[in-house]
Order: sequence, then C-alpha cells, then structure tokens
Amino acid sequence: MNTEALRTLAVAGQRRRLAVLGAGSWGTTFAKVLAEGGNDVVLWARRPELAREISETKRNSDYLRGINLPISLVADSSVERVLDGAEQVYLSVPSQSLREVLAQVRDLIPADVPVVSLMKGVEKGTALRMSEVICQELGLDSGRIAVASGPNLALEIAKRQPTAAVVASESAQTAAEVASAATNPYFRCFVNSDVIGTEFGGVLKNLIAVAIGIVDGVGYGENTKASIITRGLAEMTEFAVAFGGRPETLAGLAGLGDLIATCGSPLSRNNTAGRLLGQGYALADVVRQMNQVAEGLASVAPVLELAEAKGVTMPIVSQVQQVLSGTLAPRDLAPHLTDTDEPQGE
Ligand SMILES: NC(=O)C1=CN([C@@H]2O[C@H](COP(=O)(O)OP(=O)(O)OC[C@H]3O[C@@H](n4cnc5c(N)ncnc54)[C@H](O)[C@@H]3O)[C@@H](O)[C@H]2O)C=CC1
Ligand SMILES: O=C(CO)COP(=O)(O)O
Repeated sequence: MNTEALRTLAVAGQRRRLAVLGAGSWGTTFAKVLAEGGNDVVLWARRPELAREISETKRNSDYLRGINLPISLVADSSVERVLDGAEQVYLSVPSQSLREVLAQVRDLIPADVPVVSLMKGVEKGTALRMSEVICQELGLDSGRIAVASGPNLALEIAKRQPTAAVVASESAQTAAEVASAATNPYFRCFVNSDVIGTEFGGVLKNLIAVAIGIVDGVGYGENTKASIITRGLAEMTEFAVAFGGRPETLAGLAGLGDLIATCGSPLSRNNTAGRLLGQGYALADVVRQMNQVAEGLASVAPVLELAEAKGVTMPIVSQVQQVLSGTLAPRDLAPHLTDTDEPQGE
C-alpha cells in the first residue's frame, strides 16, 4: 500500500481514545505513531515532571531527544485518568516491571478492550512471555490480548522513517482492530495469529544482538557477525517452534526483520550492552552505564531454562550467558564454531 493510500486509510479510519502505559523511548514513540494515525492518545508517565514535559513542551528529552511530539498527544501521571474511557490499552514498560504495573491497573482497565504488549522480554523467575503475564494478572481471555513486534528501533520511527510491524492475537478481530489503530502513513502493521512466534522473535533477537555487540566490541568483523546472525536465526526458530511458534513467523518481520535491525544498529540497547561487554566492561558496569532497558540481559536466564525444559540447545545464547557471568572471555564467543552438533549443512 502506498503512502497516499495509507493516509486515506488513517483519515477515513475511526478516531479512537487510546492509552499507552510507559513513557520511555518505545511507549512515547508508539503513542506518537497512534496519534499520527488519527487517534486521541493519552500516555502514562510514572513521573509527574515527565508527564508535564510531554504535555506542555511536546518533548521527552530523557528518552527521545530532538523529537517533536504531536500537539494532540498528552501525558498524565495518573493512571486512573489515562485509562478512563480508553478503547485500547498499550503496555510498554520493562518486562521485569510489568507485573507490578498490572497490579496497579488491574481494576482500571475498561471491560472488553484490547490490551496490547509492546514489550520484548520474558519474566525472570516464571519464564513467562509478556502476553502470558498479562493474561495471568488481568485474568483476560487470551483473545483480548495482542502483541506488536518487528524491526522497530524507536528513534527511527519517531523520525517517521517508513517501517512495518506485526500485530498478533489469537483473535483475528483484536489483531485487526489494533493493526488498524496503529497503522499510519509511515508505520504499517500486518496481522498474524501466531502470538508465540511473534513474541519469542522479539525476545530472542535481543539475545543474538547482545552476542553481536560482544564480538563487535572485541573487534571481530562482518564474517563473524554474519555467522552469528545466520546461526542465531536457526537457534531462534528451533526454540520458537518447540514452543508452538510457526517457522514462517521467525522468517518474517518479527524474527529475521527485527534481528537485522537490532544486530545492525548502534541505536539498539542490547547491541550496545554487548559491545561494552566485548570491550571488557563487567556486567555491573554495563548496567550502570545504560540508562534505558536492555531486555536481553534479563531474558537470557529464563530463555535458557525454557530451552532446557524442551531439550533445545542454544549454543549462542548459552555463550552469551557465560560472558554475562564472567566465565567466558568475550573473544571466545564463537558458537558457530564450537557447536558440538553434527556438522551442519549451512
Ligand atoms: N526502544 C525501542 O526501540 C523498542 C523497545 N521495545 C520494547 O519496549 C519495552 C519498553 O522499552 P523502552 O521504552 O525502550 O524502555 P526505556 O528504558 O526507554 O523506558 C522504560 C520506561 O518504563 C518506565 N518504567 C520502568 N519501570 C517502571 C514501573 N515499575 N512502572 C512504570 N514505569 C516504569 C521508565 O521510567 C521508562 O519511562 C521493552 O520491552 C523493549 O524491549 C520494543 C520495540 C522497540
Ligand atoms: O526492539 C528493538 C528494535 O526492534 C529495540 O531494540 P533494543 O531494545 O535493543 O534497543
């Protein structure tokens, strides 16, 4: 669909009252996408001073420096006001904080509205995907939950660079409603019913991006990175399929697409965290230096627990964990060489 057709679609589409919870780089960018698709959007910022900055100056200087936000976009630090009358609710907080946020909003989410995860992590301790945490904490029918994922580096989208994403839900109607609200002239959402594959694609590419950052920090070049990306996609696909995801989802925007974007960009926090590790910083120093979330650092342990439970081997992810724990030197991260499986055809 060309830009003009998308603009017509956005203008002709229904104007909805939408709530986005989490005013970090992705929550703010997604709120901008929704507002520029012709919706009335209210963004929840936990800190009142950030809510004031967004509403009054149309800027979020901590998370999206240099970006002008839409005039119509307002932020509020009262989650009650943000959720009041919302026709769709989007969640964009760090994965390890989701359960705590849901406990606050459990009784405030309007009945029967879609709840959408924009997050790309699994919960430590439970190893649950974000849609599973939402289902558990809010007691929702899974058909009301959608996940959005894809090659979606926030700053590029905030600059309106043309981008595509996947909206997945067990309910075709929920997926279509969310995709329609979230599609605008520069952001195109495709629909999919494979929630598991879509969610795991976003989680697993973060881990491969950490590996890429590590070898980049060591100083290895394109051959090493291409080898890790290619074997990483095979590892991601085997894992997701073992849990019921579809291989074609991993070959699409939410898998390969996001892997390319995240592994190739210095904007990626996972890639950046890996690079610092590869340059010799200890994990604690890396975490101190990052002022935004790098989901892969927390997801690695629960992903490996899940893999072990299903008998899936993940040589790259295992070596990332060893680098994080200081038991493997970054220069030795070469899982495509050390994999002890039968020699592979590719
Ligand atoms: N930034 C990006 O390019 C993209 C990020 N994502 C995903 O979006 C999710 C959110 O990430 P970002 O916005 O990038 O992170 P961020 O680090 O930029 O912002 C996180 C926001 O959540 C807030 N927060 C933290 N704990 C909270 C709590 N307990 N209650 C309420 N708010 C809390 C922080 O104050 C901050 O505003 C992650 O799962 C990430 O993987 C997905 C696609 C793109
Ligand atoms: O998910 C992302 C791009 O699709 C953002 O990646 P990072 O969380 O590594 O910045």
